[in-house]
Amino acid sequence: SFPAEVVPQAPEDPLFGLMRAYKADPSPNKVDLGIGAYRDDNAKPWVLPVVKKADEIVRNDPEANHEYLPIAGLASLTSKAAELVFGASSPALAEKRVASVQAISGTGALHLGALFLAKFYKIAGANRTVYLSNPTWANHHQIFTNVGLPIASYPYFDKSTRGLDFEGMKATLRDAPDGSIVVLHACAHNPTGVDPSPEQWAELAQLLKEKRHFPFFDTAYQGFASGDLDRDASSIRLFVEAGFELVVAQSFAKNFGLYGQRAGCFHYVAAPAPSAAETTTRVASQLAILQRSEISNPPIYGAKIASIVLNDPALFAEWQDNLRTMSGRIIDMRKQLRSKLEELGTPGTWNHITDQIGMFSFTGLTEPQVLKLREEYHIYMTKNGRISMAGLNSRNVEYVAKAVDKVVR
Ligand SMILES: Cc1ncc(COP(=O)(O)O)c(CN[C@](O)(C(=O)O)[C@@H](O)C(=O)O)c1O
Repeated sequence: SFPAEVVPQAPEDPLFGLMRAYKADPSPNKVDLGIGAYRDDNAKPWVLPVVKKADEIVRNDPEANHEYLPIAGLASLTSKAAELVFGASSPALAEKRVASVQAISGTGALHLGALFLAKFYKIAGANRTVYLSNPTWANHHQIFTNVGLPIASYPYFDKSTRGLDFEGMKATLRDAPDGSIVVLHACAHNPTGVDPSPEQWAELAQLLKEKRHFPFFDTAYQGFASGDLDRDASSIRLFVEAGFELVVAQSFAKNFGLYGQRAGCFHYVAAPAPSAAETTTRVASQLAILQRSEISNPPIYGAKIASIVLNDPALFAEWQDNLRTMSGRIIDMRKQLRSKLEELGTPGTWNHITDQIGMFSFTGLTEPQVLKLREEYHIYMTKNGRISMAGLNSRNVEYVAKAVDKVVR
């Protein structure tokens, strides 16, 4: 049997541990600001109205069954997912430079991409170190180390301004060995809520081009950040137009509310070249080998729901409306929390709460303050002071502001 020195007790996952602690808390005024999942103004999960409609269509389809999907997944999903992220008129799509594989949501896409790079990123000039933003989504570290890729970090968050440490980020990426892998959050950075401006993205594209770095985009919040699908994909499209070879992990967990259905896609984009389409075909064939051994083929239900919405113009328009509802409510909560803290005269500045974008606010609260909020006020957030803004609503935002005010004083 496995002795403890061989299989030591692993620490509980911070985020899922927090979720468990929240659920176990009997307090009537507990507040969940932990997991990055949308909640409506009644603190309930929200099944998007358009998802309910698609669900009806699936369930009323007399031909519906539970057969295997192809290894690369549901083609009617992956083709539309590629258009969603790259833009229907993307030259990369026209030149057949994109290989798309349906994945087990964003995490599965990140893993498939990491596995592919671990196996094949050995070309001349490749440096196999994966640069992750500091801070980044907690799971990124283990996803890449699990496949044997070394990781490093680039500065990202400036504590004093609570904004982007752009100079620090550029310096580290400039000093990194040429051809390094760089993981970039396409929009709505997790956990900071801080995104580069379009001008800063342009500078980063130029720097990464000069360094011949390999961009690995993680997009888990498209449409969720600004409410505009195209705007939230603009960083990726900028890099594709700049002629990068790159990969994208695309999650439909948040923007479709399909969290537990594990719907997502992995995309590889070849750099423009006469042989690009042929390269893409070879890459797709190797991705299929990896996918087959990892999951054989992806889950069908969530894929069908997302595909029905993406392929029907009327449903697509309704989905955009649902996205505006979610992003709009989060933006409203940002404004309310900030103004209440300012009304209370809570020490410090709070403009970052409305300057930041997407699901999270990186409050700047210290770990002792976070623990005090949990123990004394039953308010749950990750130790790094990240608040999932969708956990706020018109009933608890005052309570949370007052509690933050108490622990900060
Ligand atoms: C940047 C980023 N990338 C990928 C994912 C993967 O998401 P999925 O595999 O479900 O598509 C998340 C989700 N992160 C969380 O929202 C979060 O609270 O950070 C949470 O769902 C999680 O799993 O941690 C994320 O924040």
